[in-house]
Amino acid sequence: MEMENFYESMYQLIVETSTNLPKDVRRAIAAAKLKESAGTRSAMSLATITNNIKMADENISPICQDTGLPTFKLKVPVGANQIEMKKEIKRAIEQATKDGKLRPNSVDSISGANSGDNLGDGTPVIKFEQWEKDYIDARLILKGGGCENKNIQYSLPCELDGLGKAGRDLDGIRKCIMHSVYQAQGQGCSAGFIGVGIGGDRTSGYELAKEQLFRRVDDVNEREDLRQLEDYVLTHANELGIGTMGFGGETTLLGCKVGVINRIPASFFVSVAYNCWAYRRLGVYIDPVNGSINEWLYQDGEEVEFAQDEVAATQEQSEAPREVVLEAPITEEKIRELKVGDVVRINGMMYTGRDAIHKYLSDNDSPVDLNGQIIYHCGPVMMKDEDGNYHVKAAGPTTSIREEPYQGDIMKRFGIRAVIGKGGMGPKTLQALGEHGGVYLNAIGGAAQYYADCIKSVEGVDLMQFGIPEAMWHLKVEGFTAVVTMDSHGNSLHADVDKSSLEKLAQFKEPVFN
Ligand SMILES: O=C(O)C[C@H](O)C(=O)O
Ligand code: SF4
Repeated sequence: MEMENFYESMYQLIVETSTNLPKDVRRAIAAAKLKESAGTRSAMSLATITNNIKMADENISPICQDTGLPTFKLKVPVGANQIEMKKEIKRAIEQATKDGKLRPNSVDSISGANSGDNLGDGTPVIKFEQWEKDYIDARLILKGGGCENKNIQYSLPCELDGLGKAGRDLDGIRKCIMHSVYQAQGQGCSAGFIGVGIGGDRTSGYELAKEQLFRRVDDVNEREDLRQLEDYVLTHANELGIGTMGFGGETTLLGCKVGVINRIPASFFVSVAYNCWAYRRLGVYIDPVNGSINEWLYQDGEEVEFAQDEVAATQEQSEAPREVVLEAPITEEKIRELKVGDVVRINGMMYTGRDAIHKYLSDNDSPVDLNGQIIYHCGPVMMKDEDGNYHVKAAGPTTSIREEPYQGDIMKRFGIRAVIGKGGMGPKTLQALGEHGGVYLNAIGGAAQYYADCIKSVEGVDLMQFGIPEAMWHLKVEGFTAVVTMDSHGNSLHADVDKSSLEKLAQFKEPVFN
């Protein structure tokens, strides 16, 4: 095979997957948008999401800053040289990372050292299978960490919150899948897609679940019982009221695909792979002689265009939320005025801090004065120009709950007034917000282009030893929009939605499939 062409094909596959959301996914998002009533938080979030999809396409930049653990699946004719193909895939990954199409995401699991080029033990994942056809089928999925963390595996029989006993039958499986959507809340950037694997062992069950994510959103399961199960889950999971980003709303789930394999008598696993709305997976058919792309998968059908001006339009509704402009340093008084549901527009400085920084700040001094400041849970994609200056290529929020053990103490110790992230935080942080005078602001997960556009300059960086995604970036922003979802008065939209969705989940307790 012409390896230079194969390299080029793989490079294109990576860039397209990171920047151009597949059409089948776009159609699902467009349909969801029609269902949300104008002016609600969910409608506003969906408008930000669709604007972001459009911007990523136009800028040829990552839809979401977390470009995941790149996972390639290739089916190749007998005789194809898999060793050479692997080398070219790795070379393409390295180049795409250099070009700011992928975030350097491969870190040493123990030391946290970032390899800088997405290459390392276990990354990327490349799986080959031989087949009898005379062309190569190459697929790639970029599944981010936030939704990956919401994958869940059930071992039947079990006892489930809200649903009670789940037995070793189709109805027990139904309960597990409904529960999997509930437990994800908004943390995996809902509305999501789920792939479900029934059977196998703990490894092959998850493998099967992830395999389902390569099915088309609009396909129909060949097995009648599984088709019914998929339809049931898709309909009823959307009655849980979790909504976009867990803000409450009509659309919680955009797709459900179920596969089954045999198990051994003692084991009965139901494995669920949760994928965020930024469902980045594409595929190509490649000519095994010249290495070029013959056909793109998932991209057939008409263009799905999203209009640009909808965020503004929804905010003109009569029920539009109160809007407050924030600029650091922020006083305690000003923070205490904010209530859950307020929309804030931030101008001026904010500092990024995610996992490594929170751990660091819990036993070290801060490199900058954080009094009255805003912390942004974000690991951006950055590019350095010839003069050594950094530019933001993608910068959406990360899942905040991981910082729950540290957040409250750090806010109090350094005088931080606001944290921005997504998915919400827990009781410890909520209590600290009340005691100290702080707010939690929810940004729209995955809207990495939208937020990158709000960042006007990179004013500095500290703690670069943690690598690009984990460093503390000093960002100057304009019109950065987020919603107050936890305030200093003990209110948490996340706790409310969790509670109401659990009550709704309990309505699905009675047997359906027997
Ligand atoms: O790592 C990130 O930037 C985000 C992550 O995918 C998350 O959803 O928390
Ligand atoms: S931030 Fe959200 S959209 Fe991005 S990878 Fe994580 S879960 Fe997906």
